[in-house]
Amino acid sequence: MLQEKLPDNMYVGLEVPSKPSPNWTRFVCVSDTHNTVNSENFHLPDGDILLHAGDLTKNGALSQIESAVDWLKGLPHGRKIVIAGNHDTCLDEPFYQHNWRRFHTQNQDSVKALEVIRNAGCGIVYLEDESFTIPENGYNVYGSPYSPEFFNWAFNGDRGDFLKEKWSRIPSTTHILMTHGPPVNILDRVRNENVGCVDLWERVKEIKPLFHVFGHIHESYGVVEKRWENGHENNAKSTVFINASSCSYEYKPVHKPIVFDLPPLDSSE
Ligand SMILES: Nc1nc2c(ncn2[C@@H]2O[C@H](COP(=O)(O)O)[C@@H](O)[C@H]2O)c(=O)[nH]1
Ligand SMILES: [Mn+2]
Ligand SMILES: [Mn+2]
Repeated sequence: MLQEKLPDNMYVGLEVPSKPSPNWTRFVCVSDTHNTVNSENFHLPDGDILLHAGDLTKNGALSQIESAVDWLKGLPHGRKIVIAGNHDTCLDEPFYQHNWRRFHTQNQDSVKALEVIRNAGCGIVYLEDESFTIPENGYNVYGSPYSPEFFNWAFNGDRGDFLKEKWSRIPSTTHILMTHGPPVNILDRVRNENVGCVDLWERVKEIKPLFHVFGHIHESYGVVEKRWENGHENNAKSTVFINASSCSYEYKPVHKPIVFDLPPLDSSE
């Protein structure tokens, strides 16, 4: 669901105008690429920072992680901020050690998979329940791979206390939040059900980040802006929610990347 009119300085797809000023930062959002990036249908616009909200792979085999990381390394974006999703099984080491037989005929080297993505270089920043401050513009990004339990895949967490604790770690100073799954009632529709996380929504309401980028629910790809009433002076007046799932319900890369531009943090532009 794309809003009829996108918020200012936001675009969808490849045909995007130049940034308002060279000192602004262009963010390009994608998610749920599931190793489909070599398909003819998959293209990304240029930008300063790529945000990838998880499900890089089909089922998290080491070769699939390596292939996704090779793709990220070759992109022109100066930084690529990435989280895992429930399909990136090998990156959830304790989960993988108990469950690898469900996904692979051979136990993959999950320690190596984590090294491959954490030590990739080429501007790749892998976040697992942690923050990163973008040196060029001062924005704080927080990333978490967790999503509510659904058939016991990687980084699944029980709704309630487990996920509440995960979300309590998101600093209130977060400007750009990246989670694999959506908060409840926002771009989280599966057939006639809203399957997003209630506890994530409660935390997002407290933090009021400028942007919340996620994926996971492929068929609810889109952008929604929520205006906050009675916002605290340090919080944003609105949050733009982006479900950046590239793949469709059928795992075909049909949805276009979503782009937003931000001025330097302390600028009045
Ligand atoms: N009813 C629910 N459906 C869900 C949930 N989480 C995911 N899904 C469905 O699966 C696809 C793909 O997700 P993926 O992680 O396998 O790539 C998604 O688009 C939904 O249709 C859930 O919690 N409840
Ligand atoms: Mn997915
Ligand atoms: Mn997923």
